[in-house]
Amino acid sequence: MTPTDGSSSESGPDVREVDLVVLGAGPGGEAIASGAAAAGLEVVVVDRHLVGGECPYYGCIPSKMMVRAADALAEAGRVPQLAGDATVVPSWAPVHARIRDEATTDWDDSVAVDRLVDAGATVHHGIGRLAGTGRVTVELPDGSAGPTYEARRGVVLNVGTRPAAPPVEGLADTPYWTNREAVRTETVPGSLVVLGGGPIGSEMAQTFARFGSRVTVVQHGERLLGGDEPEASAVLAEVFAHEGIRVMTGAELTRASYADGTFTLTLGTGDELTADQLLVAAGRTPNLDDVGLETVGLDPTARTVETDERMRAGERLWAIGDITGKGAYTHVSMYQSAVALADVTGAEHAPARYHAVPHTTFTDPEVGGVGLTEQAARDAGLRVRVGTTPLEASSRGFTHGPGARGVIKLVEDADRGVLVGATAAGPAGGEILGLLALAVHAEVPVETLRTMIYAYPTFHRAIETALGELA
Ligand SMILES: Cc1cc2nc3c(=O)[nH]c(=O)nc-3n(C[C@H](O)[C@H](O)[C@H](O)COP(=O)(O)OP(=O)(O)OC[C@H]3O[C@@H](n4cnc5c(N)ncnc54)[C@H](O)[C@@H]3O)c2cc1C
Ligand SMILES: NC(=O)c1ccc[n+]([C@@H]2O[C@H](COP(=O)([O-])OP(=O)(O)OC[C@H]3O[C@@H](n4cnc5c(N)ncnc54)[C@H](O)[C@@H]3O)[C@@H](O)[C@H]2O)c1
Repeated sequence: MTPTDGSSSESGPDVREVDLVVLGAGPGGEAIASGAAAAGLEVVVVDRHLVGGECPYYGCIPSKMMVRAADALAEAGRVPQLAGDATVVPSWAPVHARIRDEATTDWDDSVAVDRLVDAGATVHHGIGRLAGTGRVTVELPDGSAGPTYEARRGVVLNVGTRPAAPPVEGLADTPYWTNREAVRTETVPGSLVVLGGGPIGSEMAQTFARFGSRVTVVQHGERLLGGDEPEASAVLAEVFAHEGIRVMTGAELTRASYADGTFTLTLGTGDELTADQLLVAAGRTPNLDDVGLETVGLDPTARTVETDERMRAGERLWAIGDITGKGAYTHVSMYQSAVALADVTGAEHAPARYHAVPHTTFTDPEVGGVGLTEQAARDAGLRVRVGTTPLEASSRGFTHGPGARGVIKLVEDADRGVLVGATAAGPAGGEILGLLALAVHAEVPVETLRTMIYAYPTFHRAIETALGELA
């Protein structure tokens, strides 16, 4: 099928039959669309914004370019302790240029669209909505009705999330940033308040602080990275304090206003903060409220769409990505995409399992985690043993010197003798995590992990020490 912008004709709605409609094209949606088209199916993709979704344009990729630059500055700052003198004058210009030119082609998805078209798919920019089983309507960018599709095999829902706007008085009237504005900025604010100390807030707070911004994190919860192990949060809080980032925990923003280039932010305690910019990173809202879920018997007010182990969410309906609530990560979206593609095309595939979902927050130290935290394992009723060791106490940590803070924590199901969760916080924590993710995924017996030889002096060798601490 050739690309088309389609429209209703005067003789009535333009209804077209195809094999598969991918509604929302995040990373997983893009992948399943090209996979299904390569398998010979007639595929239509509908995306209201940029094909590829949040990750390449506003999420993972631009934010990791920012982190990379900030880490380079931090490493330069460690030279005096390690290797003499280094003078660095931070400049945001190369960061912005890499994001604009290399990562996002100035927030233009033509390359992604062309890739899909070359694979044989039809792509619409527009709002897609379910209109009953296997049926999708398209509203074109100018507000006119596009074609309606009847999908013989069905519909893949991959509509993702948008930044949540917390109900703070006055906030909507201020020019606050979300991740979308933060990755597009051409300048670094002199001072920045970050609302939210989750992965987005933590990565961005440290990045802008390393580029010279005076940063305050206002965090509702009791600690940074509340979904991770408390030991990892503690390490990060120490590093943030050392780098001059103020972290206010248990703090609630109640009022926001903006005048003459300054944000004034009132906290529940009555305390007032002022800053040049406010970045709201307080979670995500699923794009499920305007996608016609009610037409297929699903709840449009739900935060997630329930799926089975084949990613089926209903009759001729699959759901993948953040909306499934199995981990808002690109790798989960891609994993689910492969499972759903196999189901759509009738190929063999192992059913989806989530016992070993890994994640890494790319702060410095990186915080990697897989499977259950100690608390989650206890809440699940497991008999738990944990082993913990500081990374800087390892031989590699000692030789590394500045910037070696970190922790390895292992969570064992003592009855089965396997790891059900693990954390690797430290330099390259996300890379150390690889070994642990394999152990949790493959349920490698702890006794087998103890017989392994761990290269000396690597960071991952600290896993052996943590195994020795399991108690
Ligand atoms: C700042 C930031 C950093 C991140 N860093 C990482 C990271 O390092 N590693 C990682 O694994 N994950 C990271 N993530 C998360 C990652 O971006 C998401 O998990 C990933 O994009 C997968 O999301 P998704 O496929 O569910 O949908 P999304 O990427 O949100 O894509 C959904 C698509 O659906 C479209 N859409 C929505 N509604 C409609 C509709 N009605 N009709 C048509 N189209 C519609 C949207 O325009 C969008 O293109 C980060 C996220 C953010 C915000
Ligand atoms: N490296 C990565 O893999 C990566 C990076 C960024 C984002 N992500 C994904 O994107 C998701 C969204 O990230 P996020 O950081 O926005 O969400 P989050 O839900 O993980 O964290 C939001 C934080 O904001 C706090 N918060 C919420 N409302 C608040 C308020 N009114 N005042 C103060 N604090 C408030 C919460 O306590 C929480 O700690 C993550 O869960 C993750 O799955 C992944």
